[in-house]
Amino acid sequence: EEDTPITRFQRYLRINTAHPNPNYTAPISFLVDQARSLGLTTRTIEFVKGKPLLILTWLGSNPKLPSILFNSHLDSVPAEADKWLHPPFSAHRTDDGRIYARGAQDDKCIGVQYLEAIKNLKSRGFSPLRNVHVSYVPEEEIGGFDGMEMFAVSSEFKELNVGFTIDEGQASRGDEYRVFYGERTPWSLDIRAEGIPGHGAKLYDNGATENLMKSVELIAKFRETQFDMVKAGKAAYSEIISINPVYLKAGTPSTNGFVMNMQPSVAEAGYDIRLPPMADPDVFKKRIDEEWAPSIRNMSYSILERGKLKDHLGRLIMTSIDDSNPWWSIFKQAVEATGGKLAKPEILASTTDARYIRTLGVPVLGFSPMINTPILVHDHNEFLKDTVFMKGIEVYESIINALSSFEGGSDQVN
Ligand code: MET
Ligand SMILES: [Zn+2]
Ligand SMILES: [Zn+2]
Repeated sequence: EEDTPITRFQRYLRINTAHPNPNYTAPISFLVDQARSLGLTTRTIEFVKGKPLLILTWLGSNPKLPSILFNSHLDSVPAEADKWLHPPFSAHRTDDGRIYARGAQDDKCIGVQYLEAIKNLKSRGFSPLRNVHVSYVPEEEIGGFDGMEMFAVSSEFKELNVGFTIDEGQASRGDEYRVFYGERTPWSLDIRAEGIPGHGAKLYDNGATENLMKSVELIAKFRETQFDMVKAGKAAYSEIISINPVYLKAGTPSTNGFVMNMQPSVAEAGYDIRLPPMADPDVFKKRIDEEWAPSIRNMSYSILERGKLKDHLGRLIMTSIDDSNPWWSIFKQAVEATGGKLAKPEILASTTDARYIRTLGVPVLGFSPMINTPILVHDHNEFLKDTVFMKGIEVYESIINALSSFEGGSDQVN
């Protein structure tokens, strides 16, 4: 097989890094090989055993200046292979240039594009003023607790002296690149109702499922009011609180098609909640406490938010996108220099590892250069067109060049 940016992308995509058993050693050894051939220094750190992360460094001529970090994650969500046109780890390329693979958009494209851009800059004789770091982290798709969260609070991260970071973004259906200056914080809510068990034929108050269902209905109503605001055009999708049931459990399954004649004493539901930076977490928490899981209805709940190391239930920081942030205008001009246009900056509806870095006070933009591309993150038949992938390399060349050459802004030290 020939060795081109596209075939290197395909090789990276063919490594199965999907949960629940992501292979982390193979992608790291692939990336280390690439990085060494470019003369970058490589460092692997295992904060948690079996969950390594990789940091590549291109030394700048003034390594004292705050550095630029380009991040991507190694892992992917699973794929239902039988629902795909081409196997999800085949990286099959169609005649019209679509490369099908889990991770093609989220986010192995950027992981390879960073390296290809550095390769091209090097071959043109460019050398950076600031240090350029490229990180590849595990576990993003399951919260980043054993990956970026541990990295962000580590002495190793502090030593990198990161002044600005680019992390993943999302595809754009139109011809303007999307860029994200903030994101929603994920809360994982489990509610649990307890009640008296009883004969299936008996009518009584305060059963576990009855208590749970009251909450399920209230939550569904709240979900509807939030969704209505989007449908009415009053808020962007990522500016409202989303709450979706992702888990339900109660009772004993039917036997031989006949339901068990026993009312259960415990019933549970799990919700995926995404809270935008403009929502008040305390008000929302009160709602859960008083309306959705009140102890007077024999209910209890747990909320897992952000991670193991950070304070719970806080508000996420947004990166400023005005003149107070010099990185913003450098980034914007660098994209425009490639003939690209940026759409109005957005809050990301989902969640990335960027939140851990923003929490440190380091500005982060979420950006994946994919225009005229359907948004297929976590979907069947995820693909990226070869031409879009190749154009992305050029865009990163411009971005890396501009950001790493920035002389001012030493007050940006975190
Ligand atoms: C829940 S932490 C983030 C995991 C994943 N990136 C998502 O948005 O769902
Ligand atoms: Zn991602
Ligand atoms: Zn994802």
